[in-house]
Amino acid sequence: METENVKERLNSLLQKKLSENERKTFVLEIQNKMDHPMYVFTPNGIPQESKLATYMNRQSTSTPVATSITQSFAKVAIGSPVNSKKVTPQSPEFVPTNRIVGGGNTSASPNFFNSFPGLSGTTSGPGYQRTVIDSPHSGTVSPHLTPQPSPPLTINNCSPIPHVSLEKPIGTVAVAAYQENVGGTTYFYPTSAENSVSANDSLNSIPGTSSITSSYQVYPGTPSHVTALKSRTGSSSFFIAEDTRMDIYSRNALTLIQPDPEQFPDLPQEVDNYHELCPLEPIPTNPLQKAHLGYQASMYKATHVKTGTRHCLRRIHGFRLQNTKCMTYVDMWKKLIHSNIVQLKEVFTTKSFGDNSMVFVYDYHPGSETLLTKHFSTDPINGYVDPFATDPSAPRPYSHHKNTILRHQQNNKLPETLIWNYIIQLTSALRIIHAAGLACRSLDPTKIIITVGNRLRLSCLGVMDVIMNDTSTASNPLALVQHYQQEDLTSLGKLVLALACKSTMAVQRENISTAIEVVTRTYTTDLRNLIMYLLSPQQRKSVADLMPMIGARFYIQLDSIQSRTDILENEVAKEMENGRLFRLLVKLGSINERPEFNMDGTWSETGDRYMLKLFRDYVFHQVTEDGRPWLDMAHVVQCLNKLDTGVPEKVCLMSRDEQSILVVSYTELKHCLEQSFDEVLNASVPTDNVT
Ligand SMILES: Nc1ncnc2c1ncn2[C@@H]1O[C@H](COP(=O)(O)OP(=O)(O)OP(=O)(O)O)[C@@H](O)[C@H]1O
Repeated sequence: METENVKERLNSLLQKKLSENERKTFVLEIQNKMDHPMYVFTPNGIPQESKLATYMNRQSTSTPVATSITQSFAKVAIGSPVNSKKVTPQSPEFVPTNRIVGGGNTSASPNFFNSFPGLSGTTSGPGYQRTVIDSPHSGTVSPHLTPQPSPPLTINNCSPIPHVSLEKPIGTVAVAAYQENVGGTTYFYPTSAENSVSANDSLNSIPGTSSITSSYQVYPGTPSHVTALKSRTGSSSFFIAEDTRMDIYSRNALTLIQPDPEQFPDLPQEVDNYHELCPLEPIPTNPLQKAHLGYQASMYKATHVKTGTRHCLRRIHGFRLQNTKCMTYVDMWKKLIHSNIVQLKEVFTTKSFGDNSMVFVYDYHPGSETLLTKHFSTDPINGYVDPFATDPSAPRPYSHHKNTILRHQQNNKLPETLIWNYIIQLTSALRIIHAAGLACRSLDPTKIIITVGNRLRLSCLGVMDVIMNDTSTASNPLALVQHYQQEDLTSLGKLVLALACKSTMAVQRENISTAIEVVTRTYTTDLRNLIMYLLSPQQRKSVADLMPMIGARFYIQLDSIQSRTDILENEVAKEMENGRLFRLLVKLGSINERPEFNMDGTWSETGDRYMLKLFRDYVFHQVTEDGRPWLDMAHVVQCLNKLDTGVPEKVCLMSRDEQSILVVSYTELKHCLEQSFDEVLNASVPTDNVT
């Protein structure tokens, strides 16, 4: 009867919507008369045979103190003190440090009573008895036994979950609180000095400023400058952007792809230090199919046996190296690192393919396609028609043919900004190649690869130097290199002309004047002048001369790259948070529900692990009053973030039989997690891949 009475009072108190004023003076007065006859209680009120007792009895220095709900709540009150008595630090009782206390200090943390109404929905049943464990550490309490409104999780213009705590981390806070007893009810409140010290500590965390920092790590939302950029590219989310995700997925899949052994029975298992060969193009079978100066060539993706990194192997079939002088150039190429070139890693000869092959090893860039297939694909399904090839034999007057080309080109032309973008990237690569005393010698649409974001890379560097071996045998190698550098610039002029006309035939001698005319009509004079300069045979050209022609377009390129960097950095920031939480979940998952540990079948259900189990329920398994799952990502993220940092804030956990409520700080939970995971880790089979 008495028990029913107290239960009803507790329910009505907890359900009650309190005004600010009531909150200040709210007093929980529940008499200590609720002992359940079924349980034998220890002096701290915990049934000895309960899992809770295993937590309380564990060897820990910071064990929270358990009291029956009647003992504990009867003492907790917020209101004006009458009699004062100093409470020692680390008091076992609940001390609401951030509450409004007599003098009017305002709380900066979630209010215990505000967030408590859900509790009432789970407190039914005859013989009801709850035990409350109070962590000895001071801190705010945020019991969420049933759903509470989630913290805001909006991406833009709003911080998702930052809880601002004025408290010092546990261990550094000396809890000084006053305690009063009024008519059997004990009142606790912190000294104002303590509060101000804590707050000031936080305020001082940013030198010279008066700001308060979050007590735990949290993703603060998309920065506004990125929001503006992203509105052009798509919606925001707490996970990586869809286009970037798909892009990375497909590149990962390509990196991991393996060939069907039945389709490629002749592929060697291992070539020098590489295995897992996978052809990147059909292997040429026709000996007349010559790619590099009379030699057949084929490309493979391969994995380095020692490092496991993927590389791109360019194999020159049936090639015998006559002398090794050209290796000087190989060494020079190997040193060249630039964002617009595919770096040469090494060169070796091999008989693994059943012939004498020369293999050039490069970085592998999954998902690349050549500039030829991107813009000049002769594949009829792409609908590409070369304007210069439209019925060239037709007996039409020249002007008619030219008009057809113009019409076609105007309908299909590449945006000029894209062409300048390519020019900037290619000249950037040529600049460092020429500065290193080398020449590209393969500035051809088939030897330039393009990846996401219109990134160009020169993909066949060093091959000509080895195959031709002419620079090492020449009487004046320097003059020869300079000659090849001039050829590079002419090749660049042809490439730009081809892109502007969307035709590789535009650069044929008989088409050049028509092609230049087409460019003059459809693009700016600057582009035309650049092409004319590069194709002029008389003058000695240099990449440096191209810079003023590019002019302010450098700034456009720089702006676009920096904007992309901002967007990607924000993606990293999100995934950094997700990665951190993932690691935390791995720890929790390794502990929760572990069926057995060191021959102990109850390990995951007892001691520190019991607390973690209840916390897991609290984070993931909450239900609404009518028993439906309550899923709220913001709640999950907030709880995990607080656990990760181990903030002093308290949380109310409920046993599954709803007979015990545990008020425990995140500091304590973090301690439980670390202790328990260390136990698992120490007993585990050693690998390099833990944590
Ligand atoms: N470093 C690289 N990483 C990934 N893929 C590459 C790399 N270099 C080239 N590729 C891809 O390999 C394929 C073959 O490249 P290759 O340079 O042989 O072009 P190609 O058009 O076949 O020229 P050729 O007719 O002269 O052989 C192309 O699809 C290209 O995108």
